[in-house]
Amino acid sequence: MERIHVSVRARPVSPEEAKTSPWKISSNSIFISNQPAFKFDRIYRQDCKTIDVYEARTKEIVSATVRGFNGTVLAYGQTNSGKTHTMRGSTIEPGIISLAVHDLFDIISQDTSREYLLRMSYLEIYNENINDLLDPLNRKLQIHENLEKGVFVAGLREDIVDSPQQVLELMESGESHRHIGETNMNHYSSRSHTIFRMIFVKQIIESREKTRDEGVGNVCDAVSVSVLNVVDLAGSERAAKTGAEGVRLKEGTHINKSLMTLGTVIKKLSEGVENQGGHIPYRDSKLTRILQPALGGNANTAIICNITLALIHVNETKSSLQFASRALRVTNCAHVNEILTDTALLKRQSKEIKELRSKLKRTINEIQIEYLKAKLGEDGLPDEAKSNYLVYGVVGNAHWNENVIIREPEANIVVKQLTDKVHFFFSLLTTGTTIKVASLSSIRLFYLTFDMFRPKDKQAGNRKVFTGAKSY
Ligand SMILES: Nc1ncnc2c1ncn2[C@@H]1O[C@H](COP(=O)(O)OP(=O)(O)OP(=O)(O)O)[C@@H](O)[C@H]1O
Repeated sequence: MERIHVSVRARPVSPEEAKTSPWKISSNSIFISNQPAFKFDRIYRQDCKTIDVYEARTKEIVSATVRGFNGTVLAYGQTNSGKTHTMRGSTIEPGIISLAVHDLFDIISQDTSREYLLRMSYLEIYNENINDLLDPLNRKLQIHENLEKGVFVAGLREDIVDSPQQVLELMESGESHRHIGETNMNHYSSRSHTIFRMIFVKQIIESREKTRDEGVGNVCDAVSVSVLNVVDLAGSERAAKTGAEGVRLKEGTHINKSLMTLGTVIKKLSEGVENQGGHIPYRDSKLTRILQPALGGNANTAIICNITLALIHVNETKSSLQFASRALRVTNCAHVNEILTDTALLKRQSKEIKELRSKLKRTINEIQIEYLKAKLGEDGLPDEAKSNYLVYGVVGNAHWNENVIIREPEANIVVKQLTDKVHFFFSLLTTGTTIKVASLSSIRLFYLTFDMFRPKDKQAGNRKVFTGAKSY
């Protein structure tokens, strides 16, 4: 049995707000003078970095996921308190997702005794509807439950991924489908809860001989499936403060309802209701239903409670801290997830892995060209893109017709001239590559063409065009 790890992160406030703030922080306690203190596993002041928050507990959860344990990290807090900043990060500071994804791939690249197959999904819960952020046509998905899979979202797209760059690019493209709206409190406020998920299928191949003897086949004798969830909740809010009316008010009502259910579930779990045979209302919201295994179930869970120390938000901060304190009393029971030993199941999993692997072997370019086709339609593609290679990337503020020479694959010269997002796929290229940036302005998409002039094989027919697209 293990407690949910709960930390609190205070976002930066203006010098004025800092002066009038009623809150005091001392080690892992936070309090207002003459009132009881709230104590947590960790409290991060406004000058802390996301990597500090990540390393305190999430890093461990991530590596445990590779070992077969489920993990969930959740950002909770009022609107504008820094949840998205913590989870997704910014151009200057990587968020938890990026740090976790890089760590995951590092860990598995060092483990030669097992084979891993990774998939990712990305969904939002908006007005109690589940939408697939990797496939914007996939909307209003339903939650199902069965013995093999537990609770799952039927029809949710899961893409096979084999590099951090690919994951982050997919996430970035998913972000463009997310519901964002302006409120009085945050110009760029998340109006939905998002769940970013990595799914690991791990083949344990150490004992091949044994499995052969037992007639299971020479593939593996065990498979474990584990899941890492990173959850960015929509902000808790008060209609009067956010100036919500119309659509925003409706969103706010749904957001608050699911957060209230989350609060009730946490409260009941913290009071030990489940152990006394009582009812935990997981089914009262999609959010709690999907997160059920992470809340009092089979998962390592961390909650990062984002707050502001400004006087004007004292009540919201208090209520966030109350939620977080209750979460401290919830225990989970994480165990290695479903090692399958049944022959039929093993064969099925092995077959699935083989199929997925062969799909993965189709070149990245092929997979990505499909992405562009889906986005533009066959006729909308420039000639080069139809027959050649594609990298879907974000061109950002690159200039039309700009030529850039990559002197070294990951050299800063590229990053400086384009955006750091472009950097992700430039690392695929080799020294001496020339890049031309062009714009399909009529459809508000950008693409990149890359002429490959590698010194050692500079010859006719070696010209390859990589294109990327992103709608703005
Ligand atoms: N620790 C931090 N350091 C620097 N800037 C921050 C920090 N936390 C938040 N911010 C900034 O504050 C603003 C609001 O943060 P963010 O969008 O992450 O809040 P949120 O809690 O996700 O809000 P909402 O629930 O409305 O989506 C952003 O401009 C963000 O860059």
